[in-house]
Amino acid sequence: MDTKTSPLAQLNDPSLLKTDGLINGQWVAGSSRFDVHDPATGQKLADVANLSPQDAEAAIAAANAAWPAWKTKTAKERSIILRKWYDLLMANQDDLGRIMTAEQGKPFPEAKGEVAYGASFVEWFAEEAKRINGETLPQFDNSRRLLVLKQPIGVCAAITPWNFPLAMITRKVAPALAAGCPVVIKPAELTPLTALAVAELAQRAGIPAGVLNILSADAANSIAIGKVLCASDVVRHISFTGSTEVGRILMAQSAPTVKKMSLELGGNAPFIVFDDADIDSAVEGAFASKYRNAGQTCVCTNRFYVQEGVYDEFVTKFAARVLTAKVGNGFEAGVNQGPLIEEAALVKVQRHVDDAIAKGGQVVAGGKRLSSLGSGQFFEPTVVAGATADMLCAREETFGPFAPVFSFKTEQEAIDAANATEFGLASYFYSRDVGRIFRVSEALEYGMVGINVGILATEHVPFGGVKQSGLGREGSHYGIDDYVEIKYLCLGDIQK
Ligand SMILES: NC(=O)c1ccc[n+]([C@@H]2O[C@H](COP(=O)([O-])OP(=O)(O)OC[C@H]3O[C@@H](n4cnc5c(N)ncnc54)[C@H](O)[C@@H]3O)[C@@H](O)[C@H]2O)c1
Ligand SMILES: O=C[C@H](O)CS(=O)(=O)O
Repeated sequence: MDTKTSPLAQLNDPSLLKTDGLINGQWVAGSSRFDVHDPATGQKLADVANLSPQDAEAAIAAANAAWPAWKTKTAKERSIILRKWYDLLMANQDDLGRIMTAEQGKPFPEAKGEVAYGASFVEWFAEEAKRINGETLPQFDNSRRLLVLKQPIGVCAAITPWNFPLAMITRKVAPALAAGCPVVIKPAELTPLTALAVAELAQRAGIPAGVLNILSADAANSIAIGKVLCASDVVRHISFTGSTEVGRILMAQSAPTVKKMSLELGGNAPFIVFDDADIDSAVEGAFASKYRNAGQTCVCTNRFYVQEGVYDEFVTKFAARVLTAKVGNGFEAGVNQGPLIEEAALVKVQRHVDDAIAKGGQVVAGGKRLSSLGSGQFFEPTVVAGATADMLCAREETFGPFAPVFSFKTEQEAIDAANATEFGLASYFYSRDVGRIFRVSEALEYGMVGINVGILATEHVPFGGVKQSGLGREGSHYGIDDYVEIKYLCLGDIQK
């Protein structure tokens, strides 16, 4: 790390910069290292332990050994430790945000916002830990009593993406720990530093050795570690957030051991503007939904559908709003559009934009890569009007700052277009008509529907998708369900 210019040279607590993996409470250097870079500048930030399948086996064994003591703590004892972890995450919000902006690129205020969002899952499940209730059932025979217990499922594995390097970890780890399960985490190779800092704070909070383990690894070792986690009969649950393609691989690899799986996968969100919508509100919601994290979130709108009567007004106002965006290094004041995470992301966005133009789309804002800015990994926030269903952006997740705007005539046409995808994560629409709001909400084939809003996630709502966007729900009181097993007790001879 170039200590003179690296953003990580300005940490309030430099000891949060961890570069080794964590197994059984020990920082592990691994047999090789891999580099982590700043996507805004291309500068090397650190080299990190490249842990191996053998390290994964060791982490699974450590988690399994730590499980009995962790699950026999009382719910209150686990809750207190989780609350302490939450307090430490928030006390170190600036440093965690700085590490995140350095390795992921999102603007510093947005990164600090993610720290608070991710910490809120720890706060929420510190409380939920005390509400994992069983029940008694009416007996069918008076000599019997019937009970239901909820018990921790066992060793859990978490594999997480780069776009929310903190929140996607805590959204899995917090319910697991609350339920009494130990975890083995494999963070994204592009953003391991945030994950390791979060683990350091977990140790400081009193999470015992072996209960939380972090396997930092490069792309090749991530695949090999994934195979170990999937094949292990000790690992009873895998929670994965990432692409649908990888989700399918993990499901197939886990089939021989019949694991419970929580999958938060790809999206292709529609954003529908009806002619009875508040257009100014729709424009603000559209900007928030499309350009958060430079378009690199699973719930970012991928397709805008605008009813004919308000199409020109929406496109004009939306383009004007997009042109106010400021692109640059996430540490620069006023920047709200950071870099894309890697070269492949730029190539995909350019391919979608070029394809849309080639098929008749008209660029009304942005449209090109900013190759001379910093690392060259920046793309102008872009809006294309005249989008059509034959374009790549209609069926592929762009995962970048490109907004294609389609038009439609009737309500049913909009619903059919919105549902014409194998994905079903988030969806959005703007309308002031109460009948339409219920008709469209009930007809959209998505796990989540934003109505007159562009951002809908928070810790106490069930986050997740249908169809090929995933299985299960994260956050909310539903979020604990994947980390417990339900056991039925039938107690006889009560009359003796
Ligand atoms: N539904 C959600 O909540 C959600 C949230 C964030 C991202 N995503 C999706 O994730 C994708 C972008 O994130 P990404 O590029 O990190 O996804 P990705 O699937 O490429 O990688 C996600 C994680 O899986 C690991 N991985 C990749 N291949 C693997 C394999 N064969 N075995 C084991 N691990 C493997 C990676 O190292 C990383 O840690 C987008 O499709 C986005 O929609 C979904
Ligand atoms: O993209 C990943 C996140 O799940 C998006 S959100 O912050 O939870 O809405």
